Amino acid sequence: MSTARPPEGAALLRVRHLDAWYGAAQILFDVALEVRRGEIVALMGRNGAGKSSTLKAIMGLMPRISGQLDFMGHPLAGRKPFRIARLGLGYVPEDRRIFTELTVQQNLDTGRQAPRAWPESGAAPAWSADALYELFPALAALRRRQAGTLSGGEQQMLTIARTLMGNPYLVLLDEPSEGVAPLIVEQIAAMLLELKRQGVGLLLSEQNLHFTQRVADRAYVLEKGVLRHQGGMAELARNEEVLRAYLGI
Ligand SMILES: Nc1ncnc2c1ncn2[C@@H]1O[C@H](COP(=O)(O)OP(=O)(O)OP(=O)(O)O)[C@@H](O)[C@H]1O
Repeated sequence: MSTARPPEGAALLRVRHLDAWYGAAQILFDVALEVRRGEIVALMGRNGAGKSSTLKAIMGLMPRISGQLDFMGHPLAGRKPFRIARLGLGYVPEDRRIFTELTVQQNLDTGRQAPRAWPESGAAPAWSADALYELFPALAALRRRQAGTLSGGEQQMLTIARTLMGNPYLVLLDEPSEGVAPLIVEQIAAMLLELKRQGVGLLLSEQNLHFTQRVADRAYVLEKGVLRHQGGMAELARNEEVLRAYLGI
C-alpha cells in the first residue's frame, strides 16, 4: 500500500480503525481517512467495495460500527444521524431523496439551518436559495418546477443544493456523477470546485475516474472493505497497477 500522507493542517474529519457490520457480516476493516478544510477527497473502489458503507458509518447510519470518528473535535460514534447533521456535516445519499411533490424552491427551504462560524476564524460559508441559484443557474431556471419532474442529474444538483442550505463545513456525497448526463456532471464538478474554494471539505464516493481526476485532491481506494491505496489524485490516475487491481480500469 502507498504510504503517502495527507497534507499537514487540522482535519475537519478524522476516521481511525473503522470497522462496520451489517448483521453478522463485517463490511469495513480498519478504515482510516481524513478530510481537511477546502479539500476534495475521493473514496474509490468497485461496486460493493464499501464506499457507501463508509459514508453511512460516518453519518451514524450503519447498524454497528467500532472505531474513532472525529468531526471538528466531536466524537461521532453513537450519535444519531440528525445530531451529526446539526454539527455541520452534510450528506447527499445515493438515492437523492428529494421531495417529489414539492417545487425546487420548496425542497431548498426544507434544508435550511442556521449559519455557522469556523471555530477559530469567523463566518463559514452561509448559503441562501438565491446564492445557490447564482452558483447553479440551471437550477434557477427550474425553481418553480415540481422536483419529481426533474432529470436524474437535475435532482442530483437539487440534492446537493438542499444539503448546502444546511451550511455544512463538510459534505459527504455518494456517487454524485452516477447516472448523470455529461453536461450536468460538468456543472456538478464546477459546483464542487466552488465549494472547495469557499473552504468546504468534500468526501466523494466515486467510481468515475474522469470525474475524480477533474475535482479531487487526494484519493483512498477500497477493496472488500479494506483500504488498499491512498495518495494524491494525480498520482493515482497514473498508477496503472492500482487502477487495474482495484478499479478494473
Ligand atoms: N443493507 C445491507 N445489508 C447487508 N449487506 C449490505 C447492505 N448494503 C450493502 N451491503 C453489502 O456491503 C458491502 C459494501 O457495500 P457498499 O454499498 O458500501 O459498497 P459500495 O462500494 O458503495 O458499492 P456501490 O457502488 O455498489 O454502492 C457489499 O458487500 C454489499 O453487498
